[in-house]
Amino acid sequence: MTSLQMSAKEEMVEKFLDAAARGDVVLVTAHLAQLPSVINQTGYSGWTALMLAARNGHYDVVEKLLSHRYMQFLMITTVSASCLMTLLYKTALQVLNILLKHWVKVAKVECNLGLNQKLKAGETKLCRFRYDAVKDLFQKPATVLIFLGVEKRKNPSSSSDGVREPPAWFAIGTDEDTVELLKRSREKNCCFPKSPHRDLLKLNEEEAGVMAQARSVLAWHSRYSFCPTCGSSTSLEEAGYKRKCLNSECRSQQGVHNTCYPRVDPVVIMLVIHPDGNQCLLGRKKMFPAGFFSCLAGFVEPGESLEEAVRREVEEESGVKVGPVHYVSCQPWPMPSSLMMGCLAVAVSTDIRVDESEIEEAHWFPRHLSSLTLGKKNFYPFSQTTNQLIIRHINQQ
Ligand SMILES: NC(=O)C1=CN([C@@H]2O[C@H](COP(=O)(O)OP(=O)(O)OC[C@H]3O[C@@H](n4cnc5c(N)ncnc54)[C@H](O)[C@@H]3O)[C@@H](O)[C@H]2O)C=CC1
Ligand SMILES: [Mg+2]
Ligand SMILES: [Mg+2]
Ligand SMILES: [Mg+2]
Ligand SMILES: [Zn+2]
Repeated sequence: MTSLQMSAKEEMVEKFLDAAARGDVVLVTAHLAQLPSVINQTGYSGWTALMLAARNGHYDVVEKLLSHRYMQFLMITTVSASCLMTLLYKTALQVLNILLKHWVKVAKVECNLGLNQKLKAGETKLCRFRYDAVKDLFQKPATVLIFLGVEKRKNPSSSSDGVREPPAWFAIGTDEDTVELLKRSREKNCCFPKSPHRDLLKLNEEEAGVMAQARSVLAWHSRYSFCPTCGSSTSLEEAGYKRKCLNSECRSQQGVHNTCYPRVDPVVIMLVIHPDGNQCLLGRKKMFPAGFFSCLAGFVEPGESLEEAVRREVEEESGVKVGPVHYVSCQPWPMPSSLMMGCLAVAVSTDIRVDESEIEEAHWFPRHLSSLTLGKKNFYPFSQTTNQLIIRHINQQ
């Protein structure tokens, strides 16, 4: 379309959007002064100035737009989840951080404190908090706010709450009194999980994912208050996914900044199969409930492959030597930050000699032993990965 075919207003909108996309903050400011409502316009591309500036990484323009009073109105009424999506796809976390800072001031968002709610026997759900109920916490220096993501809705227009855009999820780390906090939720019967290991398993897959992400990142913040390299103070960045050292001389600022990001600890969890193919090796730690056995597991050590870690851990804990190792599936295990990688391994020796500091007992269990059958009383549902390994073994006749 040429400028002759556009109205004067349309032309101004396109010029404004073009300035935002190029990062021309002076021109953006001039247009806003002349016609403030231009900030909400999408133009022919269907993109707003905020989306264009964010996609192209023009942080000064993003700041300018977000601090404008008309933009705040836009964010309350139409809620910019689609803008957040765009940012996530482009992984422009710095923009997301700016957006988050402004957005939490004005938008109607749901916040999650990692609590659960007992609905009826056996059913556990995360307990939701509305923005208004927790916004005072954002002013407190001890509060950590992290962005978890935007909820996926298969059919956004069918939502019953009248909000077309899907809600964004946040987690808050706070040292407020927990009993008092729970009263702020509109949901009834909220409580903190007594046993995160077990309660996590009662959540559905999506909610367990939300909880795992929140738990791991918040646990990291609570354990890494200062720079691990030089001990200086740090600032929270990238929507809660980075702690940057405030000492400009710090070595953590050079090379790979991996001490600044939340840690993930690789763990191998393995079902060791007897050379006869019909038995598997299970062990129990002292802390397990009486009578319960599970797969052996251990942290991967620096410089090791998964296969090497499996062979070392099995030999350390049970004395059994392992040959072939096959990866099967994995699962985040937010206690606080493991990634458990499940493997099937074939033993090349059978004598068991447990390391009592790690394992109380270990035995070869025949394939058909009823206590291993899923859903039966004696099977302790440690993890989905454990279940999958055992199912795989049971089915491999
Ligand atoms: N059946 C299941 O689903 C099981 C799951 N697990 C999980 O797997 C993970 C590892 O299993 P473990 O037998 O405890 O490991 P492990 O056999 O390597 O022994 C744990 C010890 O390793 C040391 N260690 C080395 N690297 C570590 C790191 N990055 N973080 C913490 N400690 C480290 C510590 O001294 C710790 O006490 C745990 O998170 C545990 O909860 C453990 C056993 C069974
Ligand atoms: Mg172990
Ligand atoms: Mg071990
Ligand atoms: Mg170990
Ligand atoms: Zn430092």
